Amino acid sequence: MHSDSLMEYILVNYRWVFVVFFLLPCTLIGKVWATFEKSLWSRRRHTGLDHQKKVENIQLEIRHRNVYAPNRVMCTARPSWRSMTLAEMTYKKCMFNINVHLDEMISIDSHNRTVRVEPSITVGQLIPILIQSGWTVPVALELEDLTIGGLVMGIGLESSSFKFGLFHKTCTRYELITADGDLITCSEAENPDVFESIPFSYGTLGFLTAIDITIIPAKKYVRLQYRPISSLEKIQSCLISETLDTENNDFVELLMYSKDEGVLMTGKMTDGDQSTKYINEIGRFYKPWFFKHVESFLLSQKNAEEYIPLKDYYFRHNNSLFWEVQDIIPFGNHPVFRYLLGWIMPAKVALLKLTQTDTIKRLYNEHHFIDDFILPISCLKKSVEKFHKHLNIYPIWVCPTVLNPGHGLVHSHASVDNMYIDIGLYGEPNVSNYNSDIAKDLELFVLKSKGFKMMYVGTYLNIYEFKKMFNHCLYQRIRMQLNCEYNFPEVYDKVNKKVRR
Ligand SMILES: Cc1cc2nc3c(=O)[nH]c(=O)nc-3n(C[C@H](O)[C@H](O)[C@H](O)COP(=O)(O)OP(=O)(O)OC[C@H]3O[C@@H](n4cnc5c(N)ncnc54)[C@H](O)[C@@H]3O)c2cc1C
Ligand SMILES: NC(=O)C1=CN([C@@H]2O[C@H](COP(=O)(O)OP(=O)(O)OC[C@H]3O[C@@H](n4cnc5c(N)ncnc54)[C@H](OP(=O)(O)O)[C@@H]3O)[C@@H](O)[C@H]2O)C=CC1
Ligand SMILES: CC(C)=CCC[C@@H](C)[C@H]1CC[C@H]2C3=C(CC[C@]12C)[C@@]1(C)CC[C@H](O)C[C@@H]1CC3
Repeated sequence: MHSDSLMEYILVNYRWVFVVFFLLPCTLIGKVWATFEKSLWSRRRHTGLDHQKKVENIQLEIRHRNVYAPNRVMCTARPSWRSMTLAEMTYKKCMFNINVHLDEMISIDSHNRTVRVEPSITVGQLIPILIQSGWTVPVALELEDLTIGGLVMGIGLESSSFKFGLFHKTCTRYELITADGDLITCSEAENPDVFESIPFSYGTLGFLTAIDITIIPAKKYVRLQYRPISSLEKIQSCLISETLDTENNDFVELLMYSKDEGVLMTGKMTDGDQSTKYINEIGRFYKPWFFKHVESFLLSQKNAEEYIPLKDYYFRHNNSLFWEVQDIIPFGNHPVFRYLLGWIMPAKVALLKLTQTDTIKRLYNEHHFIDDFILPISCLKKSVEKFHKHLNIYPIWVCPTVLNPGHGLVHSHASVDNMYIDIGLYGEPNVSNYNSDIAKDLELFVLKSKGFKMMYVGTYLNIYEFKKMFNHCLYQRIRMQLNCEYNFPEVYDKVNKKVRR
């Protein structure tokens, strides 16, 4: 066998060898470096002065581009392999890349209950700092490497979204550098139309440099109740009633393990009391993967309740990257592996992405499905049936989220707030005829059901279908107002499958 193809054969069939013996040690070195860097620079934090300097540098870079390369539209210089998606953003190669890597927390304002952060700070950096100070964010994402800027410019949701909505609904102010290099701020009171247009604009209105996020008091635990249910009708009705009970629930999440079986989880933030019974620190390295733990309640058909430390609950899907790691390290949930190497898991997503070969990428494209669809909650049953027929992937992640009416790109189709569900499908389709036509067909099904698609993986929709799914009226007006036309691409130019592969 040719040495190149031998290498590829090894990388594809024994990828775990490379991941366990090379990527995990690299991840560890990265973590040690990050801790060292944090302590080295800690004295410079929270001054606000550095931030101003960094913003001025970005303004200089944009003005330089405006003089020397006005014909090339702009995007961030964040390399494609760092971004939390399987896709490669090929559009970056022909656009003018502006370095906006600002990744610090600027300040916490306990009086007004907001935290001001720079856009490249990750959820994994921010949440532990907040919890240490007694605070948290209302919508705390489950994958540590997601950035705040990416979540605003794309969209983010979590099991508390049925109460608080998409991540950007908890943001109160954005600081943005426009195409002309001017610094503007916007909020509900100041430039409200720009404020409404920014979420989901994928960096096509300007560069974010700071975001204010609402904070709420953190509690020690989440009291999590697990309820296995074995009928799709019943699952749908229970899910709807739990999302209406905002008094008793802070978190609602559903994992489906087959077409008719799922475990509904409802949680409440609490400090616990004397009666606090079973504390399960699921974030400890030797603990089983969360989706396996949840499945055990389905297998035993027993309702259960546990107290989970807040941070462990937030990052419950991080260790197994939902259920994606099982495909890369099939024995990753075995107790021997967990006790020996669980403490450095998971391998950094960016490293997995950076080191995947073309063959791995092609095989993922041809044999793997990763996507999220946001549909009205009443469509749960028909959607699960549709996805079962065309993909047959389990588990399925179901996360309710409220969408508000409005004029931004993503909003509810009703004139009052409306409950939707995010359906996340990650894995290898178990049908004989899987191909990209099926993916396109599913997107059209979502469009017809008055739903939305998350765009981090890209879309097969054409521009007309895309504009039907996302209301572009206000967005186009703001693009004119901020002089974006020849300076930034449109959202579709960044998310269609030709440039996001
Ligand atoms: C994602 C995942 C991570 C792994 N990493 C990859 C990977 O990145 N790329 C890869 O090709 N194989 C990967 N493998 C190895 C792959 O699972 C095995 O080669 C496969 O299970 C063997 O199945 P098969 O011989 O029945 O081939 P078939 O099921 O007939 O599959 C046909 C082709 O698809 C590939 N394939 C099967 N499962 C996956 C998958 N989950 N993701 C991507 N391709 C798949 C197979 O290697 C094979 O070449 C990984 C295992 C999983 C399951
Ligand atoms: N639970 C959840 O909700 C999950 C969400 N996701 C998705 O992942 C993505 C976030 O991933 P992440 O890796 O953090 O972000 P990405 O690097 O993927 O960035 C997402 C978009 O935001 C733009 N962007 C980022 N920072 C700025 C900035 N400072 N100014 C202007 N534009 C900016 C990028 O622009 P450019 O193209 O110019 O680089 C890009 O188009 C979101 O799209 C989200 O939907 C993924 C997993 C889970
Ligand atoms: C909760 C929501 C809305 C989405 C979750 C999406 C995640 C399951 C994916 C986001 C980035 C993905 C990547 C991979 C697996 C699935 C995600 C974590 C890989 C690690 C798969 C293996 C490849 O070689 C690299 C991928 C990088 C991105």
